[in-house]
Amino acid sequence: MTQARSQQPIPGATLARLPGYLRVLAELSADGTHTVSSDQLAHACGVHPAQLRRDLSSLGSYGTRGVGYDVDTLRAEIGDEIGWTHDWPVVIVGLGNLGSALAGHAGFSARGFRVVALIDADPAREGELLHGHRIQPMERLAEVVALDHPAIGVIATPVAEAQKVCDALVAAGITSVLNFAPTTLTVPPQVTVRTVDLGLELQILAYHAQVSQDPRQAVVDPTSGGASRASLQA
Ligand SMILES: NC(=O)c1ccc[n+]([C@@H]2O[C@H](COP(=O)([O-])OP(=O)(O)OC[C@H]3O[C@@H](n4cnc5c(N)ncnc54)[C@H](O)[C@@H]3O)[C@@H](O)[C@H]2O)c1
Repeated sequence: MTQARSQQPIPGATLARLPGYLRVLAELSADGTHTVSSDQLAHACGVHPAQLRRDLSSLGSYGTRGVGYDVDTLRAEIGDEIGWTHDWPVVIVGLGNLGSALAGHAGFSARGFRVVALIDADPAREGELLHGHRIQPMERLAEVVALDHPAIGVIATPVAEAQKVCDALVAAGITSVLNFAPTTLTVPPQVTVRTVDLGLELQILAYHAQVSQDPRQAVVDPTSGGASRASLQA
């Protein structure tokens, strides 16, 4: 059962869990499962059932008592609510090791993120065909944004260039930035930045590995609160 959607913004912690719910629901759907109880879904997602019910009720999805959730309906509701059923054009800036891999990553398009443009400052890369797109120079960024209307800018440049690139994306009209450079970016309030810091994730794992070897070293983990953490800057 679905009730009127809340107009409240989805809390950040809930938002961070929704991709996991969607992934499991997609697997259930692919297996031909039509309904799932909150306990089953929570178990498969690795969260507490009460947490899952709270998350889904904040989207207006309550399931049916004794039956559970309709898998495809819940998928559509979650995807629709957070915009993942839309087509999201993406521009990638920085086509080195990481940017090139991202440009060819099929998993993005499967989730509705379509790469529409590739930008790199290296003059030697200009015009290079990569995964169906010609790499364009930074000077063309504003033009590319005006033409292809990317909703999201991905930064895959060295740290030293990331703020400059971010400023250029924002000046061109981009308000959502996915930043892979391990640095904190400064943006105006209307711009959302998510920074994926793989080194940070490894450091967190290293801490847990250390504690599992010697539990006496356990301290309150200031980073606890979710299985997958990308730092939310805005
Ligand atoms: N490669 C990885 O596995 C990996 C993993 C985690 C994080 N990162 C981070 O991702 C970023 C990119 O890493 P990489 O290994 O792909 O680097 P890379 O050196 O292979 O590629 C960087 C690319 O950015 C371009 N570039 C530099 N300055 C630019 C500018 N001002 N405007 C536009 N393009 C510019 C370069 O020409 C180059 O093509 C780094 O910040 C790195 O720390 C990389």
